[in-house]
Amino acid sequence: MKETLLQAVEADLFRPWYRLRFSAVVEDRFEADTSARRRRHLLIAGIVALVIYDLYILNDYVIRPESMQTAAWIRFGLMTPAAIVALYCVRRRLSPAMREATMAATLVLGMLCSSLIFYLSRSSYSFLDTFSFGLILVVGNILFSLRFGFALASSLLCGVIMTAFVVPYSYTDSAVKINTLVLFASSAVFTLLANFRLEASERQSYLLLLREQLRANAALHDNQALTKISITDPLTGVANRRHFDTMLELRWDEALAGNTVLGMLVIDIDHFKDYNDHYGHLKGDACLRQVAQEMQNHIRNEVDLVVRYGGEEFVVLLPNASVSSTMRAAQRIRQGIEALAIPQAGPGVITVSVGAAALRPHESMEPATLLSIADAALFQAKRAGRNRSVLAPLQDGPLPA
Ligand SMILES: Nc1nc2c(ncn2[C@@H]2O[C@H](COP(=O)(O)OP(=O)(O)OP(=O)(O)O)[C@@H](O)[C@H]2O)c(=O)[nH]1
Repeated sequence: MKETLLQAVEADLFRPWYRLRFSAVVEDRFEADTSARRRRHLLIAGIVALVIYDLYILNDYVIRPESMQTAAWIRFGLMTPAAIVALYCVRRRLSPAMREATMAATLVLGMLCSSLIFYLSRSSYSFLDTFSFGLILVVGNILFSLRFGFALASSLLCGVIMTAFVVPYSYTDSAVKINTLVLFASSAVFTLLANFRLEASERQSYLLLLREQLRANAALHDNQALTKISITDPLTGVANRRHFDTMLELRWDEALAGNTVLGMLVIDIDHFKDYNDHYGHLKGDACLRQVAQEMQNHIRNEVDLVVRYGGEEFVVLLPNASVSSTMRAAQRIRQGIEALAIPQAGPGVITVSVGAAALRPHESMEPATLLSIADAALFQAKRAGRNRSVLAPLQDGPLPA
């Protein structure tokens, strides 16, 4: 899935310059990543635009004192409530298209209101207002930065509305009307070009950032996979000896710092040579996997560690243990493996011998001490007839049970 997204991002980076939208999968991600920020931007920009729009009442007062009341009604009775409803809707998580359409429609309504105020005024200065019509385009195309399709549509609609009011207006001569139309058209072209550039660069920066993010995630994922491979025994899937060496040091230091007991089991399959010779190496491998899995079933997940120490010998590391819990783990594992009932070469089934040790580390000891006393206990278990667990003699006096 991530691979597909990365490929789609890379393909989108080379899309034709005139295509703003991304492929569907990237467009969805773009919306998901940017919609909250865009909503916030539109809300703030919308409020600023509305406040300034309303402040133009002062302009009305200067230019057309005779129709102040009409202007006030249009600004405060029509435009302001409509804009507030629109902003409220934008805040309520509209779909991307509805969000842009709502803002574009508000803008067109602003144009309609301004044209009405202008048209209903008989003041000889009213035509001056036409020079500020271009500001509406600045608001939509630059301040709101409407998505280009919506910017284009709203600019065209505003142009039509403005023309429909300016052309038949009888209190202004043709020169002013032509000037107004030319000024508006050129404002539309400039602001639309700027709008296109803004959206194009916003989208391009987003793509580059997303590509870096996805690449970094992929690299992290590969690293984690490599780390897992480097600490895992490929045959059985349990930890390998390299990981054991690291973890033994770590757990030893933790036990030393926390004054806790560290337990260890050294487990060896009995007469495995006979099994191998009789069934062959492949069956021997399968047996090793089964035995390792069974060990995993009897330990505390995320706490204890099963390790393939080498050949048919395993080690289990038991942090925060006690003598009795170490011995109980040894018995559970030994009995569990016997219960697998894997037929041995001769009579009977596959069994294991276990050497168990548990001690409270102190500064004078090395971590290897624990391993060597557990190993010595394993030797005892083998000597005593196999298929049994032997606990190493207690180190440095009695340990808590
Ligand atoms: N199939 C398989 N066999 C292995 C692997 N590693 C070690 N062995 C075999 O494990 C056997 C170990 O035999 P020994 O060390 O003689 O011990 P044992 O026969 O288990 O006898 P005791 O430990 O004394 O009970 C040998 O036959 C090795 O070839 C492995 O990765 N796969």
